[in-house]
Amino acid sequence: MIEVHGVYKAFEGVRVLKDVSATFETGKTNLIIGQSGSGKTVLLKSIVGLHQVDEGEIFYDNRSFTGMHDKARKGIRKEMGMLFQGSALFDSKTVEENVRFPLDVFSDMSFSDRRDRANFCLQRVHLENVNNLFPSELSGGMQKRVAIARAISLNPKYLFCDEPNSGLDPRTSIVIDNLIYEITKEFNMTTIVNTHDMNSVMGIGEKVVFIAQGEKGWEGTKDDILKSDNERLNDFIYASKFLKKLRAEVNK
Ligand SMILES: Nc1ncnc2c1ncn2[C@@H]1O[C@H](COP(=O)(O)OP(=O)(O)OP(=O)(O)O)[C@@H](O)[C@H]1O
Repeated sequence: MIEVHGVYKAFEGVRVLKDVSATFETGKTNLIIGQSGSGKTVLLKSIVGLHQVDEGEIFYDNRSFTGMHDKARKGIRKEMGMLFQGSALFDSKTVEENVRFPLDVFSDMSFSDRRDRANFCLQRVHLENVNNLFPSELSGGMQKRVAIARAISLNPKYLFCDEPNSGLDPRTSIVIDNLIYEITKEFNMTTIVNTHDMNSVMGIGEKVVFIAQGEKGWEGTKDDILKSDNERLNDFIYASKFLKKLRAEVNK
């Protein structure tokens, strides 16, 4: 479980996060949603330690990440897997080398164990016979699956995904969402996904934290969303006609 308590963050005096508190649960896909510029990425980067918060505390399974010295923080970083926007694969490395990369850098496993682990992760994301291809030879959805395989290569307890569906068509987005959901359950990870894709929210939003202008505007599950009378949340969500219709049907 990851807990965020009263987090504030400003850049050059401009406040971006204001008193954000939220809990992200173990074994669940936790989504951070909100309009463009609301502060989702800054929150995610603060949680993983890429931004230092001005005030507040962040706990990883009751361990205060914000209160730790660098060495202890490094220990927690090894428990994190990250899926960046646009996959961020190394173009000059093969698929297998990309997936093996975190193991090459951070583990003391033998070469054959690293290769076996990379193969296990590739099989887990249903990618076979592509080990020797380069990212440019794969479709966007396949690249994303390679990036997921790389993110889980070190067997992380915490998985962070920043806009995992960016650049993917709706059908492929669902495949990626389902994969993230399945591996979260299978490896009992605390997964946090940053998204403004409403299909993801309604598909895998076991826990949803809505950020509005740097503040937590709402928190609940995908099922609560359709019944919520929170004005800011509804303004954000029902910008989509499809969801407006769905809500009318649910509330009939
Ligand atoms: N390093 C930075 N320095 C200064 N301002 C920043 C920095 N990073 C983010 N901001 C500002 O913080 C605000 C929130 O940005 P953030 O990237 O978190 O939004 P977001 O909700 O993730 O948006 P999007 O969905 O478009 O990615 C924006 O006004 C942005 O300009």
